[in-house]
Amino acid sequence: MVGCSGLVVDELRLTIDQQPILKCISFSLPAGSVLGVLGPNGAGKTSLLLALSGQLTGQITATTLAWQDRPLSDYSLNQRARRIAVVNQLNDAVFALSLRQMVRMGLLPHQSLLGRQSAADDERIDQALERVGLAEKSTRVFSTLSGGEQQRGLIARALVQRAELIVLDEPVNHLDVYFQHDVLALLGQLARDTGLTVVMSLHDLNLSAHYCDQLLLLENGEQVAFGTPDSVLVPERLERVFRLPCAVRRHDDRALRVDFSPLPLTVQTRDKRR
Ligand SMILES: Nc1ncnc2c1ncn2[C@@H]1O[C@H](COP(=O)(O)OP(=O)(O)OP(=O)(O)O)[C@@H](O)[C@H]1O
Repeated sequence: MVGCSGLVVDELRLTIDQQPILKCISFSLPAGSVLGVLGPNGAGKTSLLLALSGQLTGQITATTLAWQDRPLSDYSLNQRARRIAVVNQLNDAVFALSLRQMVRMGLLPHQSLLGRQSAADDERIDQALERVGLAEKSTRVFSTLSGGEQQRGLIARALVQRAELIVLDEPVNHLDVYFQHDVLALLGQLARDTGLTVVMSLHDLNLSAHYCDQLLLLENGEQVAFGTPDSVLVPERLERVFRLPCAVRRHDDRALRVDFSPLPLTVQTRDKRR
């Protein structure tokens, strides 16, 4: 899985119904890194993830949009499906499957129509379930798993897929604090151990500071900043983008800690009345 050049994005633009949704996004991410995409509601995070995972090819223009030195548009659908795993919102069809059946879907890009599942495929599924700590739950109906277990199941599917790049839209949404850390730690560990490249949108700036190597901050479809958490999470910038007073501190030489102050009650009350 270890690659050399990773993801390169240069002057990416997305227009829908003549409205600019993404305006000149440029960054590059080495393989094996974890990127957090940040920004307020409507900033363009999901749109960017869709563009990067090849789900919006008709509507985007870019000077460069390449994975592993090759333009994304040069990959066939099947080649893309093998290399890039997408963890979007869950759909109902997936919920009716057992965990094992859902994870098995990761094999699809590697199988011909008449192809049979081999013992090696079974072993790959077992290993993936083991890796995400769900070996004991493989026969459970997917919908009966907890939110954190479902997220880890989707990551297991990406492992079975042998994806090089995994794109996740708010992977810790709706998870409790433990599973937020559990899922993000797992993704970070996979990046370090296997060279998996992770691109995900996050709303929690503290989690992003702790678990991401690089951050991309968007606002109104524009790139506000890209770089390490230290360089992106600057109080003045965060105050402007998120419209709240903000302090950034460092905890015991570890990750940064971002604290937003609540709005004064009078302002909240006035806004609600509008
Ligand atoms: N298919 C579409 N047609 C029209 N506008 C769209 C479409 N998809 C996205 N948009 C608009 O593009 C902007 C960015 O949306 P997007 O969902 O990418 O933001 P986001 O940062 O993921 O937001 P959130 O944090 O609320 O999920 C929004 O103004 C949204 O209304």
